[in-house]
Amino acid sequence: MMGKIVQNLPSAQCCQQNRQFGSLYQRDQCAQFKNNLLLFQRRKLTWTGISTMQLHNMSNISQRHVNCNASTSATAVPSLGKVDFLKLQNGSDIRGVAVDGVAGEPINLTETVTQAIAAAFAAWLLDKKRTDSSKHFKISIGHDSRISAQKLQDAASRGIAGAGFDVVQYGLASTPAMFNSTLTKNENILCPVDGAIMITASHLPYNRNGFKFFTNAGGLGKADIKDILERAANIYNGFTPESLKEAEIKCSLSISKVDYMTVYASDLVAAVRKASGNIEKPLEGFHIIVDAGNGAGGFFAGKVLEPLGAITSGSQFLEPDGLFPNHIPNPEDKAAMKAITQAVLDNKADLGIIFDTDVDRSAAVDSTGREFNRNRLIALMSAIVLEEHPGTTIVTDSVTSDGLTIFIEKKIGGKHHRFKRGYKNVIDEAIHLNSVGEESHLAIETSGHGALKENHWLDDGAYLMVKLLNKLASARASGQTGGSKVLTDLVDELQEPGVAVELRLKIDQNHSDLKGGSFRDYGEAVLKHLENKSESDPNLHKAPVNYEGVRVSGYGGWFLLRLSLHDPVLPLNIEAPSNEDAVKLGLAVLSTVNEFSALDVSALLKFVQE
Ligand SMILES: O=P(O)(O)OC[C@H]1O[C@H](O)[C@H](O)[C@@H](O)[C@@H]1O
Repeated sequence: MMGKIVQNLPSAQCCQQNRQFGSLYQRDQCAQFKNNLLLFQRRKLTWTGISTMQLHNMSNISQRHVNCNASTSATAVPSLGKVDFLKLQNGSDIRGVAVDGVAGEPINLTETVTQAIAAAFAAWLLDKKRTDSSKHFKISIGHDSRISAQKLQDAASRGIAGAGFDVVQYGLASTPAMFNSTLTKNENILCPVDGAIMITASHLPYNRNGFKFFTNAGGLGKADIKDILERAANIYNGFTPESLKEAEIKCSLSISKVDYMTVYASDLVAAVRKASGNIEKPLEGFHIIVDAGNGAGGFFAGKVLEPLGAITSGSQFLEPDGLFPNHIPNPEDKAAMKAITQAVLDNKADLGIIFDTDVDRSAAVDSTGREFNRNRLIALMSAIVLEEHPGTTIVTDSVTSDGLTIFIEKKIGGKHHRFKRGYKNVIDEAIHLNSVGEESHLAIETSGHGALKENHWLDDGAYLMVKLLNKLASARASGQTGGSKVLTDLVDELQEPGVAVELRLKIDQNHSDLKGGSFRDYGEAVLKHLENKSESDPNLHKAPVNYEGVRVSGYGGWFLLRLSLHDPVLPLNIEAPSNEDAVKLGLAVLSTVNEFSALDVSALLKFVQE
């Protein structure tokens, strides 16, 4: 399969005139032009209207000497400020501030830092894949719609090229597509690549950015990210004007550009066609609306749904805009869900689909405006997967409801393995269960992250939606009518709590009550105390199996208090049949955690008083 040429040459020519070393590390004078051009290219990509077939007939790779937008000189040395690389770690991702303008948030993800991180990934990869030293390594780079995407892509390219690897730039891309590029076997598009970098900060504000890394074994874990950041710190400290100049020259010789998203999208199209019994347009007559929140998911309307025959009018915020002017691209965000729900109702559509910025998370809305997100999305996906794999284990995060367990285990014949929060934790646990003989085909979080065994455990919001489309298409093929009702009916028996809240209790890291210890230790002490107190309360019962925090049932509902994966925060989830019951659970927590003066319990106090 082939994709479309994406070129960025005018920007390169423009920037060739600006080769003062300092400008690279301050402000790229061509940035405005590049951003405009990039937007234009992206819009063209989204709105081009060129069919997948036509694209297949076009050349797919462009390999030319491209300026990497570095402006180095051996005489001027940029002042490489001190950087605490390890502070950029966010679990299994790297995150930082890449754009100035938000008070109190100085840039720490500079171009030079990015160059060092990309070079460190290359070095890490070389160590991991040492088996074939004669091989020439390739790394693909893609990015979401953030305004800092272009400059970080250029800097990462210099880092990779400087390490002696080839760079394959995809431009606007989704996180799952980047992982997929390590698996795709097609030399015409330089695949598989040895490693992939996605430049994204998911749903975080416009000034942030970051990186996710992949090999064909999946996304890198926490320990690998730490290793890469330690290597990056050394590389950064060793940068000289000469080495930076050399990286720039190598970069101009080793970049190829591939329109991989066209390839990836046509794979999704092929999957739906196959599931429908090889019907060319299995979604003909369905009206499906996409809300991409101005992230990278706009391709799904034009390149997936339309080739399958669906009507997509009324789709919104498909155009990439890194300032996210409409709503946060996040299916967990209430305003975002409201926006897609309204669009479905206004357009009398059959289904609505919403993605986060980099398309590894998704949610849907049926024709009546009922949201398929959080527990309901998990229930729906479980029902679909259990039809295909009866009895299989569904691995979820820790904040899933008791109603979901009853649904999976009593209504649709599966096993619910409620594990920890964090998409990587959930996926790794499913892989682990399979390795010890417990069959699992789905790992999914309430956040909208989900991965299937059949899809290489790739954490892919677009693929989750493809599974829903398959269901619609096969229902249509078997003569059923009724739009998205076939999906709604699948989760009919899911018991919903009367009240479901998440309150996030902040730990003040500078508070004297921490006695110089870490917020993690402090949080653990709070949890231990809550566990002990709960055990002595006859109205409360500790969950017999629990992998994270303190989960307790009582008053017909449950609560879970745990440490956030990233922040100095103890998130508290409460679900109960009524507000009165939820308040009783809240009070049980409050009476215990109140003793910890560094914990901000105001949100909980407000909840129990309302
Ligand atoms: O622990 P929390 O602060 O609630 O954050 C937990 C969430 O963090 C990130 O967003 C991860 O991508 C999610 O997989 C995870 O669920």
